[in-house]
Parts: sequence; C-alpha cells; structure tokens
Amino acid sequence: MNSELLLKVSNVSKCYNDGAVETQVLHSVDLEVFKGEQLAIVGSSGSGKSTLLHIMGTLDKPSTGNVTMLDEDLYQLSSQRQAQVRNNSLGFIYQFHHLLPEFTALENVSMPALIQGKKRKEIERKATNLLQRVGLGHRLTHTPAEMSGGERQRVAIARALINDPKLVLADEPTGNLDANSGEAVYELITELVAQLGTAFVVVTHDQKLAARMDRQLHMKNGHLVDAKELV
Ligand SMILES: Nc1ncnc2c1ncn2[C@@H]1O[C@H](COP(=O)(O)OP(=O)(O)OP(=O)(O)O)[C@@H](O)[C@H]1O
Repeated sequence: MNSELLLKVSNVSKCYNDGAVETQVLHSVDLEVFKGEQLAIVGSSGSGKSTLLHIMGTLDKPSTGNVTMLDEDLYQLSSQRQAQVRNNSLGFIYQFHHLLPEFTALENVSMPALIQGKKRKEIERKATNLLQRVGLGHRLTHTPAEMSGGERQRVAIARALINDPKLVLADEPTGNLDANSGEAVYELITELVAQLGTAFVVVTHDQKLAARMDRQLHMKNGHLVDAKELV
C-alpha cells in the first residue's frame, strides 16, 4: 500500500426528509482512502454504511460536505463528468450481481468498456483474460441463468475491473453466497485488487472477512469511528 491520497470524504452528512419525518443517516463523516489500500466498513444494520458507500461512488448526494477524488470535487462536477468518473475510475460490486440476463459472461464484462468506445477486439481480449483470472475461462458464452451464484458474482468482479478502476466499491459482495463460496469470492476480489493496485472499500457484516483488510472502520448510528477506538 502506498500513502497517496485517492479519495477524501470531508464532513459529509446525509439527511432524508419525506416531508413529515427527517432522518439523519450520516453525521459529519470524514474518511480518506489511499491508493491501493483495502478498507472495510463494518457496523450494524441501518447504521449508514451503504449510504456512505453510495455517496463515495457518486450514486447519492451528501446533504452537506464534499467528496474529492484526485482533487476533483465529485459533487461539483457536471452529471456527464460524474458519469465518466463512475465509468472510468470506479468499479462497483453489489450483493446481487446485477448482470444483464440476456447477455453472456463475456458480453457482461465487456459492457463498461464498450460504453467507453474502446476497440471491440481489444475489449474481448481483456474481458476473456479477466474471466480466466476469476476462474471462468470455460464459461465465456454462458448467460447468468446458466451459472451458479458464485460464478455470477465472479463475472461481476471481472466487470468491475474491466476499465482499470482506481477504486472498487463493494456492498456485501458475498452476502448472498454460502460461507465457503463467499469466502472464495472474497479472496478472489482481494487478490485481484492487490495484484492490480486497485483500492478497495467493502461494506460487510462479516467481521472475519473485514479483519483481513488493511484497515477497518466502524459505522455507528451514522458516525464513523476507527475500530481501535471501540475497545
Ligand atoms: N431514501 C431514504 N429515505 C429515508 N430513510 C432512508 C432512505 N434510505 C436509507 N434510509 C435510512 O438510512 C439508514 C441507513 O441506511 P443504510 O442502507 O445506509 O444502512 P446500512 O448500514 O447499509 O444497513 P444494512 O447493513 O442493513 O444494509 C436506515 O435507517 C434507513 O432506513
């Protein structure tokens, strides 16, 4: 891990207001993510972990505060530039893979690169290589319905990495898998991001998995605290 700053969350708060009720979900959250580091955010259900992850990935807007990535203030960007940052610099892995059901594994992995307008042959070569690295070289032409849960999640990992993102954000990426395949998928993600030098932030309930990361932070009622401060 090097100590070059990649993403900085500064004084971020988030309030939902449905007219009658105001819910404050995040309270003045500060967080720095460094290039290549692996970071876990743990905490009880409803504590605000996913909300924070979404805000880091420009998928939800903070009520106050800001998020910068390599000196770009993400919430001051045009929506077009934000979409570019999401596509070029960020990779997302969710509990449910969100693969396109009518496309093959190879096509699903290729999609984010096709959107960038890169050469099809080059993309296919890279997507094939990534699928081989996640152990699915023999499943290139299978659609999601023709794969197991763990295999689909591995396709989602390959897809998250196709554009060489600087940061991969994962929300309970193994939450829908049994303990053994969950662990195998998690190992694969952490190995791959380490090889590629990609920073990785994961939201998880699983303390055992979180303990393997470089750093662990705890979310408690919308406040982010260092794991060391909890003891
Ligand atoms: N659109 C919304 N309007 C109102 N409240 C919301 C909205 N979205 C989320 N919340 C509330 O924000 C809180 C935090 O939600 P969030 O999904 O970030 O929690 P979490 O820590 O990821 O939980 P889990 O581990 O169960 O996924 C919850 O209490 C939830 O009810």
